[in-house]
Amino acid sequence: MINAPTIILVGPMGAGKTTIGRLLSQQLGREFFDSDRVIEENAGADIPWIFEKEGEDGFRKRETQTLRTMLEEDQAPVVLATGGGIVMREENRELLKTQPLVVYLFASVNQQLQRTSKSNHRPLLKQGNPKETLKRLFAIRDPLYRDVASVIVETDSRHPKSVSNKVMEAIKKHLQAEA
Ligand SMILES: Nc1ncnc2c1ncn2[C@@H]1O[C@H](COP(=O)(O)OP(=O)(O)O)[C@@H](O)[C@H]1O
Ligand SMILES: O=C(O)C1=C[C@@H](OP(=O)(O)O)[C@@H](O)[C@H](O)C1
Ligand SMILES: [Mg+2]
Repeated sequence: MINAPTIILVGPMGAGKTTIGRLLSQQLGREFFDSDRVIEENAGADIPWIFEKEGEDGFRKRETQTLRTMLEEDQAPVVLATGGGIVMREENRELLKTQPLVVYLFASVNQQLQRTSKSNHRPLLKQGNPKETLKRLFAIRDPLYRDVASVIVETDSRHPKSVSNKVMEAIKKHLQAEA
């Protein structure tokens, strides 16, 4: 068992933030939050509806509010999975940089594509060619994920449990190095 602060997962769509976040929370016996689900609960609507009625900008405003609220709450350490676009706003990056443990779940574009191919809950993948969209977003966002992350874990071709174990190992190593 590790005595880690709140673990925040960042990375592209399909990296496994939601899936691995839930596994990590179970392994660590702590609460799991997914910012997308919190946004949907607060809005009383799903993400596609928010994108349609409020535009991506409306969604991003909600995303920043949710991140700020989650990080300002004085609570026991949790596991927080963010949405793939959390790093797009500088305000969010500055908030994430105040956090001691941000984990970048890396996935190649092909792996992202494979894992999101059955999804109809990601509006950005409904516009144009999904692979081209993921490639374009990756080029913009990979440096931003690296800018805010203190730990990077590769997820390609690994089962969720294996990724979760790799994340735990990487966190332990990071905390030892920081001690
Ligand atoms: N390591 C993995 N191996 C195989 N499938 C995965 C893995 N991680 C996630 N998935 C699957 O890929 C899809 C997207 O995962 P999700 O956790 O929603 O990613 P994110 O929250 O980063 O967009 C889900 O169907 C999930 O079950
Ligand atoms: O990459 C993005 O901009 C988005 C990723 C999604 O979350 P996941 O990364 O969990 O799919 C969700 O926040 C929204 O559809 C926008
Ligand atoms: Mg997710």
